Amino acid sequence: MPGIPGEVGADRRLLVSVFDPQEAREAVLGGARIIDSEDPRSALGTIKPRRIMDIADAVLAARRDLPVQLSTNIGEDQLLYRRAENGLALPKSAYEQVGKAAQAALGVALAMGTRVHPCGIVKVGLDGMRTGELADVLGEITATLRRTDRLSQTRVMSVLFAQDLDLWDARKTLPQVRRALVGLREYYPCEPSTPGAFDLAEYADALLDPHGEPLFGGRRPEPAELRASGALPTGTNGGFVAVNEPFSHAGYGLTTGRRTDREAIRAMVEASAAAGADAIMVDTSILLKVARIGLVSTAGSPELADLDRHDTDRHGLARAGILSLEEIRFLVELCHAHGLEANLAGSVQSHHAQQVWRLVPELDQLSARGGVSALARDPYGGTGRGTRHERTVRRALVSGLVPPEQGGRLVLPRRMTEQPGALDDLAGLLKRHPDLAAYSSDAYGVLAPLG
Ligand SMILES: O=C[C@H](O)COP(=O)(O)O
Repeated sequence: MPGIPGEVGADRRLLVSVFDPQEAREAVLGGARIIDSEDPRSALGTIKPRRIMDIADAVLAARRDLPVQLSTNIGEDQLLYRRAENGLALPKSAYEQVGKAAQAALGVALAMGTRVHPCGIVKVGLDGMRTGELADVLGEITATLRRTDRLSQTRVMSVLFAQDLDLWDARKTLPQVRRALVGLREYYPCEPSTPGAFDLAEYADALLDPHGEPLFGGRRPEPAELRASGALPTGTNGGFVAVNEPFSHAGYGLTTGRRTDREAIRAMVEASAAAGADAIMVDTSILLKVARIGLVSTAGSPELADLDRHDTDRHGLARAGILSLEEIRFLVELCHAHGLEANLAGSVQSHHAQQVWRLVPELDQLSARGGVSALARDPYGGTGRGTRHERTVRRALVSGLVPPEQGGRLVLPRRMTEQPGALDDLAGLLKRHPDLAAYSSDAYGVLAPLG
């Protein structure tokens, strides 16, 4: 049921990132209002235009009770480099960077088309740029789209990544984090003496071929084999690597702190608004997603039930977050003061969404993929793997992140409800929000009522 016109909550929207038409249908049927085409191998994974068209067709063919928009992205950073023979690289000219980004924006906007909704959304990843540089890219994109006949209603959303580098440092050496990042090729070759260096051969089981099969079976490969397979660049000596690092806010003038604070939020919002964007999404990079560091922190905000601590992986690593509720309120308020819609992403789970929608009613949009996807099951092919990009979007899980006025409910993974103390914290949450219906989900996204 839509919210009451003129009241807060009248048009709040859940964005769900999908990779194929079946996921798009699941997202629509679950209640998503923005269907985002994206390759889940990274936070803003580049997707082929023809796949965007297939997704648009699937949305067009589905029954939609409320208007549904499309969105897609042009990658998570817009940096272009010229690589020399020795593998080192220099940035290309600012003109070429800006030009390529605007060309890409035109391309994805055309691929979305205007049949589903006249206002498709182009997400522009702006990681690793100073505010002046990111404003140039964003400004060129908004100006280009606005003067393009059929695309002039396209909305532009800047996407910036939040971070907590202390949390990242504490988690990046964990074996499960390294293994997942090796699987995503999020590493670089280095000397054994480099801080955080590890032998890639030890994680070779995570290296898959283009069909998703292990490159080396259960075998430990030699460095020469790693090079021959493309897992290491030619010319590298030895087999040591370190995981990629986030672009630190301090390195790009957003704040001097090691965490996304009010100063960084202000820089992101002001630069996006000055460049003419319509909205800003604050997300997290794939590095932080893999380390179970999400955007919303349930710890330390007295108004939030701290359910993150019960949301552990099979090694016992709990979910952690970056922004407090007060910082989220600040972000939303600042966005509105600058005329921008505010969108929050970054491992957003049902227990975040159902609390934040209620406690920050002015929030415009939430976005998710991990929190609305489950193990894939094929009656012939069996069960898929548990990585972010192999899990698939399920309609029942989508309903767990939909705003309350559109039928959203609380959905907790069953293993989370089995943690000591979790049901007590859940009872506390339901006492604060008695309208909330609670369900548990199994590994495939099948729900059962809780309590
Ligand atoms: O565009 C937003 C991201 O796809 C959100 O993904 P996530 O919920 O897995 O962090």
